[in-house]
Amino acid sequence: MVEKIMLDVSNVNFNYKFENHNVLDKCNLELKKGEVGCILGQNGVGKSTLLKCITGLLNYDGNVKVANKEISQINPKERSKLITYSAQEFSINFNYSVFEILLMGRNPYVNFFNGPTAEDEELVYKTLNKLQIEHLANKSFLSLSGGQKRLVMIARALIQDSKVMIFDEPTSFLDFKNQVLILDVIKKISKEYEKTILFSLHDPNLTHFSDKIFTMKNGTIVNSGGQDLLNKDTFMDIYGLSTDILQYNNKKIVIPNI
Ligand SMILES: Nc1ncnc2c1ncn2[C@@H]1O[C@H](COP(=O)(O)OP(=O)(O)OP(=O)(O)O)[C@@H](O)[C@H]1O
Repeated sequence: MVEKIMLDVSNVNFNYKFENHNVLDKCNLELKKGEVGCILGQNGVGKSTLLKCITGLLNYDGNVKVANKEISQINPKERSKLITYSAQEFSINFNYSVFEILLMGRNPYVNFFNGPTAEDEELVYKTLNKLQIEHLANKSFLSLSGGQKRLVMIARALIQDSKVMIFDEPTSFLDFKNQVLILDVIKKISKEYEKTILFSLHDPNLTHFSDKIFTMKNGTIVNSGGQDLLNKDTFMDIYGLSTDILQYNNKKIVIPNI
């Protein structure tokens, strides 16, 4: 059986207005249905910019296809069924409860005249349970800590239930246990529901929650692969950092050598 490419990014270039250099320079990557990918790269290399282009939030040059459809050509409602984006920052200023914010994740599916269904509400409760944040349901979103807000926004992306899910640094603000919990949920969801998921990451020791690693340098993807990419050359190349690589139970552990 030929495995289906769900996310196909080819030759994507982008620069911000008034910047005189390309922030993104011929970026290419692809992920199959049910595959999880992560992007590693220095601060400022262009990870967030690439994720925003992939989601259609920035006007890129090149091609981004989700399920064979060019993302810039699809209307916003249809696009949100195909792709979800969970940003690094949250711009919610109204005093909604966590439950209300999560239910809004069902907006792309809601019939204007009938509103959310009992199944939509059920999905919200199930997701709260999966992420172990049921106790936050009735709290005001604005009263939450940075890490709790992160968990809620990830829950919302899962509730939106699109084919491709994009998370910009899903582990930022989270404590050690919640970093692992989130990545474990992301991986299980991708396998259980055949979702394609791409996220940016700073800790190479959390890359084993992904099937594919992409490394980024000078605004472009320079390499892709599995755990084999976790080697001394990779970290010297993308960070200029000397490392030691240990093997533990089939997993590679990266240790900075300073
Ligand atoms: N709105 C903007 N206007 C102009 N330049 C920007 C804007 N946003 C980002 N940049 C620049 O684009 C480059 C890439 O930024 P980006 O946020 O994509 O990097 P990143 O790899 O996600 O970084 P980090 O790991 O620190 O989050 C940086 O040089 C940054 O200063």
